[in-house]
Amino acid sequence: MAEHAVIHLKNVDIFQQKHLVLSNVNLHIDKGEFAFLIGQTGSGKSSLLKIIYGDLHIGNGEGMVADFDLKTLAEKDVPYLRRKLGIVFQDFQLLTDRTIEKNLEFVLRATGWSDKALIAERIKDVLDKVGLRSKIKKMPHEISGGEQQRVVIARALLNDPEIILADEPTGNLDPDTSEEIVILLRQISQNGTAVLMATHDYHIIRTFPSRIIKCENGVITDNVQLV
Ligand SMILES: Nc1ncnc2c1ncn2[C@@H]1O[C@H](COP(=O)(O)OP(=O)(O)OP(=O)(O)O)[C@@H](O)[C@H]1O
Repeated sequence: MAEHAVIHLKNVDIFQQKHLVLSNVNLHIDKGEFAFLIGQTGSGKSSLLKIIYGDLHIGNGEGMVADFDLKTLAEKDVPYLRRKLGIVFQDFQLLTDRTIEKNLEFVLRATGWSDKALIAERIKDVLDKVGLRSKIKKMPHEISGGEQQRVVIARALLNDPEIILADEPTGNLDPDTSEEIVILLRQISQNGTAVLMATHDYHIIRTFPSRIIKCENGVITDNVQLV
């Protein structure tokens, strides 16, 4: 694997059960890169993300993600791989029964943090990164959808990941708020965390010209140009 690669898949076949979803996937993403992942419903975007976060096993081929070898990854190592990944998925929302601060503290404690002062400091750091320090004591329902998504991004940053995987992070947001979220994700990538963002939003893709990876007809195509 090249020195700065955080995702490196070589000749990987991706299956869901016995169904071959994507074949011969070659994908190389470097530290701090930002890329869009596009493709129609059912084309394999989620399956590709699942391979990267260790939810699907690779059969054929080779895969390295944040220095973890996917081929030999044991079930017990999956949580350690996940700590290197920040996951921003629609079905992974904030806990509604506690404040922003307690949501973030919950994740830190679940991933081994115990020092109160360090926890407090880390929570302030990540909220600063997404511009929401002033909302620390709010409940999720007391902030807007865009702010909630920023908190989800802050949560993804807690363990200083090498990669953010974002699946439709702007799916429920209005166009202006969507742009703000993508601007934030691009800033994060410029600070050294690679970002792979699955989206159907062509307005966003056109507004923020970036590398585009497309799933189509059972294969991925890299560096796609929109016409
Ligand atoms: N758990 C599963 N078992 C069997 N087949 C599955 C499973 N999950 C997905 N598939 C199939 O794998 C293919 C790729 O699905 P995938 O969810 O990766 O697509 P996608 O591009 O992420 O779609 P969407 O944009 O709707 O999220 C589809 O044909 C789907 O039906």
